[in-house]
Amino acid sequence: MMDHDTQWLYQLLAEVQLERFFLRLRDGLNVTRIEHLNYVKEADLEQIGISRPGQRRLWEAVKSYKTSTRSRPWMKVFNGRTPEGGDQANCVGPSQGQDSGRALPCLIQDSELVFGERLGSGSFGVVKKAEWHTPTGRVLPVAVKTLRSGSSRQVDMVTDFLLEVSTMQSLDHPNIIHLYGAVLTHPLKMVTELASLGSLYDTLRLRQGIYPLSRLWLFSTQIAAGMEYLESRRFIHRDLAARNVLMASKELVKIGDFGLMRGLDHDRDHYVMTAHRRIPFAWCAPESLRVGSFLHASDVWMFGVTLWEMFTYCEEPWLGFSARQILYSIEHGDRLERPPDCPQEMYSVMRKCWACIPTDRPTFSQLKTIVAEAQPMEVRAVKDFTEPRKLSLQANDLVTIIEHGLEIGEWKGQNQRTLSIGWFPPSLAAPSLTAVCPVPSTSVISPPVRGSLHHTGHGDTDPARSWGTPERINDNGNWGIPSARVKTSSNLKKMAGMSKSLESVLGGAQDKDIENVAQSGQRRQLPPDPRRFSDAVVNPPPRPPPPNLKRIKPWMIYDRRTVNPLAGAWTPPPHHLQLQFQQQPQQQCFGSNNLARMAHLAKSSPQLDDDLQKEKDRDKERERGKGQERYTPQVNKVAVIAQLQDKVHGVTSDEVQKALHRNDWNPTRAEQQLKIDQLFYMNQCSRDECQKILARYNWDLQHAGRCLIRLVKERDRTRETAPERRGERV
Ligand SMILES: Nc1ncnc2c1ncn2[C@@H]1O[C@H](COP(=O)(O)OP(=O)(O)OP(=O)(O)O)[C@@H](O)[C@H]1O
Repeated sequence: MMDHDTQWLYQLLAEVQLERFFLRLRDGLNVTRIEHLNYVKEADLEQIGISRPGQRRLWEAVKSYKTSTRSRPWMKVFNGRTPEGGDQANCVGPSQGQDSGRALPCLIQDSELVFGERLGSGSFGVVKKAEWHTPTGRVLPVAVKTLRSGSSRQVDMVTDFLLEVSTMQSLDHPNIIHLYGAVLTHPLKMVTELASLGSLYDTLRLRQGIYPLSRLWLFSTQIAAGMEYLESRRFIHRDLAARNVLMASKELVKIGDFGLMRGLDHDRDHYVMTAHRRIPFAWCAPESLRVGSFLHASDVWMFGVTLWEMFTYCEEPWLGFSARQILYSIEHGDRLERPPDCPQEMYSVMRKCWACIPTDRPTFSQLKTIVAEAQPMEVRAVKDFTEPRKLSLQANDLVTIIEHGLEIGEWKGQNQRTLSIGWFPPSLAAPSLTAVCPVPSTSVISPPVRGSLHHTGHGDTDPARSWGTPERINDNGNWGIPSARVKTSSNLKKMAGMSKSLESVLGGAQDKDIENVAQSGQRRQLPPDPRRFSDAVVNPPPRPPPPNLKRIKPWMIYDRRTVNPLAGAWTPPPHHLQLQFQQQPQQQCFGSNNLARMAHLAKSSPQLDDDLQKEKDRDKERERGKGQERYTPQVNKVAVIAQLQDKVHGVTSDEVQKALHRNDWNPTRAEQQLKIDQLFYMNQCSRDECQKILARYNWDLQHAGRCLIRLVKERDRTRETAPERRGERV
């Protein structure tokens, strides 16, 4: 009856004359490994008949057993040491060190769980919905994460899994997923509170732009609150991202997934990765990318990226960039650009989180207030308003304001009733009584005081303050990386539209891939790593390769403003961006400033220099051409071109001119044609179909684009189920 694996238990019990309880412990309480005893409570032992003195003897025996087997990785987890070796010995989670007397999580029997549908899967294994029939007779909806078995990394995975259980057991906050307990039979299971609406990532990807912005702000306050709690407990999460934010209800989110979380000793303020571990590099702060250092401030940076994800409906940050390219860009002042639907106040919060120097970033306790104060302004429509390509309003509609200010004649907002986003005259807006933000009490809202709501741009704007320079990047940096964890199929699906794991993107193949895509103009085949992790040692990366056009273009391919990501074709940036760069060389935003990037990188790239020169020559010609109006002298051509460039993101002035020329300088028709072209470049449907979709969406390119992406997804799904229909158009 005694198997080899549980001999240790029998011996341990025999030493203290408790061997008669062997079967009850092994089969009744499912104790098959020494660390399972960490979860056994006094009541459990009483239940199987071990008396108080017997229990005391048992704990003594367990203690000496642990001392004699300290070298086991299993043991390290519960001895307060992390399994990553090196200096982690002094990274003690609060639950393990000073709080060792804390109540351990409930030991749950397999038989108490009734499993339901699969919720998802991660690196540990599958997560399923279940009902937990508690010993007290209650039935609780739960999520059960089951550790996958059979992996070659089983010991590491078990250790990580138990570390997560052990960490979670000490957490108690309304914005943190609650751990109910663990099942210690094989395979190990973790039982947590169920977030019935799944991950925020999945929700936002699904809704694609049709989501109340005011709720995104609310979620931001909740995530900040959860993170403040972790900060106050000296925990560093290290994996904050929309995929790890779970929705308990429509209006409540909780932080989940603590697989990478580490606690800090009181005498240390940071954690340094020394072993080969995966990190979600697109979310990482420069200090983490550079030397593997994680502080509370690194979580703050990740919080900024999580906000950015939320307001882009979970687009991929730094899409197409490798870790070292991201680091290079960040250190040269680039930041993720402001998402089109992001209220200006919230982007200002993101920029604060992205200060290059960690101490320049706010703490989470400061962020709680900062985010609360950044609540987007809400106004109420005073009357009905309908105009082509404008935000339609009915009297009394509440509008969440995205863009406002003295200098702009129209405001951009989201109609809370229809969730549409668009521009409208500010004279239609009256203060909303429900808005928390103070708004003037006059019937026509007076624009906010200039400056007070402007971006503070706390991203690093001063080259002298940058956190390292490319010159300091070590060419011999160790990015030689073991293979990434194998991801599950659900994660592969999540990967659509996302970047590669670190080792694959750093490899030569990746660069080739990108070049091929750039050259062929094909839709990019996206790589299978949903969470942008790598087993990277986060050592200083080698100096980025000297920029040249071939390497740069792929970076630009994924510029959301200037390029259609599906088409993979690069479109030169609008002319006005060049001016922006010349004026503010250190305030580039990824995605918004290709010409600036070109100029910046052209220093060492003759080919790029050529392109830049051509663009400048074209500007000069345009300048010379001013005043020689051939078509409609009464119309200010330059102004019309600029207006159209504003209306159709990503088009060059040349393209606009051509479109105007082809349409007899009728701006409306030219605009429509440019939009059809933009949609058509996605290579997914004919021009006629593009025109129909655009017309259906009131010529709103953004919405039409999303509709097309939805159609493409549906088509792909249909193809999966009906291969014979392959080849059909959208
Ligand atoms: N408590 C929960 N309630 C509802 N759904 C959950 C819960 N926990 C996890 N899920 C779902 O299961 C998926 C996988 O979760 P899990 O934490 O295992 O993986 P992950 O965060 O994607 O990856 P990893 O474990 O590698 O960090 C999540 O994306 C989410 O959709």
